[in-house]
Amino acid sequence: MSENRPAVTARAPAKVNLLLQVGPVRDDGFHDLVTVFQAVSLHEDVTVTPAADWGVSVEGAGGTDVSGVPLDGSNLALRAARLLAGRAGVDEPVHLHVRKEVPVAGGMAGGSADAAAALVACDALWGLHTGLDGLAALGAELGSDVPFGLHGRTAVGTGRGEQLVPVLTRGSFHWVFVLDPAGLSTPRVFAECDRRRGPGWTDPGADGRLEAVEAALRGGSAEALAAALSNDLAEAACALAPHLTRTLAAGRDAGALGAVVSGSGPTVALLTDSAAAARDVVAALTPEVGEGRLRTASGPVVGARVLEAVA
Ligand SMILES: C[C@](O)(CO)[C@H](O)COP(=O)(O)OP(=O)(O)OC[C@H]1O[C@@H](n2ccc(N)nc2=O)[C@H](O)[C@@H]1O
Ligand SMILES: Nc1ncnc2c1ncn2[C@@H]1O[C@H](COP(=O)(O)OP(=O)(O)OP(=O)(O)O)[C@@H](O)[C@H]1O
Repeated sequence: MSENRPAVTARAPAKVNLLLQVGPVRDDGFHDLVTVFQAVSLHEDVTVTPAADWGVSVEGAGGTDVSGVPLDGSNLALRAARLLAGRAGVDEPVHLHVRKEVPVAGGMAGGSADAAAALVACDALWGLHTGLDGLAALGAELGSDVPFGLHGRTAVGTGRGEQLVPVLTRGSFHWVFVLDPAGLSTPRVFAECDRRRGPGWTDPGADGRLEAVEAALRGGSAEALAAALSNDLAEAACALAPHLTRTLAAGRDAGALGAVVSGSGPTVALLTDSAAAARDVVAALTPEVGEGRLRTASGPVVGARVLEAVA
C-alpha cells in the first residue's frame, strides 16, 4: 500500500537573473521577458512521505526566516504535489517537509524551487516517469520561475520566463547575496515598473544586452559578466525599498565586480571573481550589514533532482 513507500527527498536551486529585460504587459497581466537565469548553490530540500492526508511543514536552514511561508493549501510545494496527483490520477496523499535555505520573497525563486522539488519528489515516489518537459509544463501553471527550478544551470527565459533555452557557459561564478529582512512582493514590483514607465512607454526591443551576457558566459569571464548584469525591475525595487541603492553601492565598495538586484528583489547579488574574493567581500560588508544577512554561493548548478538516500 502507498503508506509503505519510503520517503523521497528532492533538492532544487535558487536563481539569480543575470539579465532581466521587461517588455510590455500582456493581456493576461504578465510581462513579456527576456531573462538569463543562473541556478546557484542555495537549495531547497523537499521530503515527501506517504500520509493519511495532504499537509506541509517548513524548516529554515542556516538562519532562513520562514515565518512568511504559508502552511495551508496555498503553499507552492503542496500545490505542486496536488497538481501532479490530479493530472496523473494519483490518490495517495503525502506530507511535504520543506527545508528552506533560500530567502522568502527575496527575488531568488525559493517558492518556485519548492514547487520544482515537490514535483520531482512526488514523481519519483509515485513512479510516474513524467519527464522534464511534462513536469516543466505543470510547473509553468504554478509560477513563471518553476520551469527554471526544474531545468537549473543557465538558461535564457522568454515568454513570461517559462520558455527556456540552455546557454553555453564556462567555469563557475562566485556570488555574495545580501539578504533583506523585509521581502518584496513580485506583483507590486512589476506594477511599480509599469507605473514609472507610464502609459506612453514603448518597448525599445533588442538592445545587445542579451548578447553581452551570453558572450561573458561563453568566455567564463566574471569581469565581463559583471559589466553586463542588468535588471529592468531594479529601479522599481529601489523605489519601493530605497535602502537597496545603498546596498548596491556598499557591495561595489566592498570589492564586488558587479552588483544587481536579484529578480524582483530585495536580495542584492554581488558578483566576484573567485570563492576567496567572495569571502573577502563578506568580510568587508559584515560591519555594515551583519554576517546574518550575507550568503555566498556559486553557479551554475543543476536543477531539481532526487537526493539518493545514504545507505
Ligand atoms: C521576477 C522573476 O522572478 C524573474 O525571474 C519572475 O518574473 C517572477 O516569477 P514568479 O515569482 O514565478 O511569478 P508568478 O508567480 O508567475 O507571477 C507572480 C506575479 O508577478 C507578475 N509577473 C510575473 C512574471 C512575468 N513575466 N510578468 C509579471 O508581470 C504578475 O503580476 C504575476 O501575477
Ligand atoms: N513554499 C513556499 N515558500 C515560500 N513562499 C511561498 C511558498 N508557497 C507560497 N509562498 C508565498 O509566495 C511568496 C513569494 O515567495 P518566494 O520566496 O518564492 O518569493 P521570490 O523568491 O521573491 O519569488 P520570485 O523570485 O519567483 O519572484 C511568499 O511571500 C509566500 O507568501
